Amino acid sequence: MAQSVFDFGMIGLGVMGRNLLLNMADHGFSVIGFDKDSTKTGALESAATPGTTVKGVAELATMVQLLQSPRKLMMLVPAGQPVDDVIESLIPLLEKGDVVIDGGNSHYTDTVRRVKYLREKGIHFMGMGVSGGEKGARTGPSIMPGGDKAAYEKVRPMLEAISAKVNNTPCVAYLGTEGAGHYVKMVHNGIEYSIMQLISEAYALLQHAGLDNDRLHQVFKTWNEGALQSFLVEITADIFLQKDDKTSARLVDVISDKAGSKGTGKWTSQDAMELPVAIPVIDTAVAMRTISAYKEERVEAAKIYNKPVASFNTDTETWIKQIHDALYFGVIISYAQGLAMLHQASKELKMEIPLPEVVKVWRGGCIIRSTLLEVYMKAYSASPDLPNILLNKEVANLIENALTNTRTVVAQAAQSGIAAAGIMSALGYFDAYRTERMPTNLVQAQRDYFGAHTYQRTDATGSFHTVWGE
Ligand SMILES: NC(=O)C1=CN([C@@H]2O[C@H](COP(=O)(O)OP(=O)(O)OC[C@H]3O[C@@H](n4cnc5c(N)ncnc54)[C@H](OP(=O)(O)O)[C@@H]3O)[C@@H](O)[C@H]2O)C=CC1
Ligand SMILES: O=C(CO)[C@H](O)[C@H](O)COP(=O)(O)O
Repeated sequence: MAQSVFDFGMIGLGVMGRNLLLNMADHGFSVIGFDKDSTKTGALESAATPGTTVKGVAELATMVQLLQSPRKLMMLVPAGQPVDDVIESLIPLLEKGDVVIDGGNSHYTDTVRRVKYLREKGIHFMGMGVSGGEKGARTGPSIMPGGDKAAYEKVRPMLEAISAKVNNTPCVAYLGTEGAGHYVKMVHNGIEYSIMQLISEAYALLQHAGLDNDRLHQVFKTWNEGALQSFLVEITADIFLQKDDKTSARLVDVISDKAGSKGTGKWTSQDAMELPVAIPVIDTAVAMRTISAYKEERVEAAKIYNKPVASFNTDTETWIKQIHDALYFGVIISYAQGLAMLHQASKELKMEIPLPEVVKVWRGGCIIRSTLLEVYMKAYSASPDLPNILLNKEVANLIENALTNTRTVVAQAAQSGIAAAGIMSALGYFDAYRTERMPTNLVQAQRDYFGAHTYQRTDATGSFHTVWGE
């Protein structure tokens, strides 16, 4: 048998697997990767930094044989059946005590099932979210592991070495039991959908005021130097400058408006409904991607409803500032909804998700990293069990400062007929959340009227039913 020399093994040498493995090698780990496609194993070796130990193989058994015991390996393959297929191929090759990590975007319920299945065989299984895309995987991603704590301790030094750092603190931490790592990554992606939707609405509102791509670049670049500093605002500024290879246009102008998705946003909405917890901005972001796919119907509807709309009176600089504040408001609410979901899920699903650690891990390396998360980190460090970040005083001040301009933008968008469902939803959620007595007493009355569903009273305990209308 060949000598077992490698520290870590990777299954799936696509975008994420290849780059994460090269990152490990850059940090001094000897690594080996498996992919059925030999062009990918070759690409892995040729992309390695000189002096690092990187090997690609086209046989899974060869890779497993060459790993030091207890073996540590990760798969970065598409979620769903491919993960189960890889697990089945690995089982006969592994020994008790080996550690297997699923670093893809698996649904947490699958991870819970797999943790149990492999535990019965003495194999440690960990579901782990990774965020940062291609570049992040190569240079320092945000890493969200959960599940088997003993397994985490075995791979912790390596994960800390390869992760992004903020003020020398690694953007990785143990985020809870069973499927918690993948649950946190799912909610991360829900927030990602939400912020991307809000940015696209800001883009539409700015375009309506006549800003061209160069001006849009400048606006987003300036925003990225202030309170809105974040990865998504930064890349948005870049996007407006990108030229198309085929035409003289800017690339953004020739990209189809049908948005794709792989499912994590939808899962976030579905799971929020199950808990239940209200995350309407994330729900709206998912819905807007869905509407975007109905292109032909939208074209028909545009013909029917394409009436002139009210024009703006506001001067452009004021409008830009108002949109800045509306976007900032929406971003605050997006994180608030995602984190409220994690708070509730942690209790309901008994996953013990530490919110201060989640925010710490999201501050660097991931797609939703932003300066705002520093404020959230302070808030959760002071009150780790905060049910909703909107109850924090510092966040309340940020909301208060952005609120008037948000209301103006929502009113102006509504009057002008510009679709801004995400910003509107953020404001609607906020106004409901801060309402001491909602009009839902009437909903209760209606439910009892037509279905004898009973209601509770404000002046007595217990359930009541009325024979209405008699
Ligand atoms: N791309 C991104 O920005 C991010 C992706 N993710 C997640 O990471 C995972 C991987 O994504 P990504 O790297 O982008 O995907 P890619 O499509 O680039 O790579 C997937 C790899 O998995 C391999 N593969 C597919 N099916 C099997 C199988 N049954 N057995 C063994 N290998 C298999 C493919 O091999 P081959 O093609 O040779 O058959 C390919 O090398 C996904 O879950 C994704 O959602 C997470 C964060 C960010
Ligand atoms: O996990 C990710 C980033 O964090 C992936 O890029 C994910 O695929 C994005 O989701 P979608 O394709 O649905 O937009």
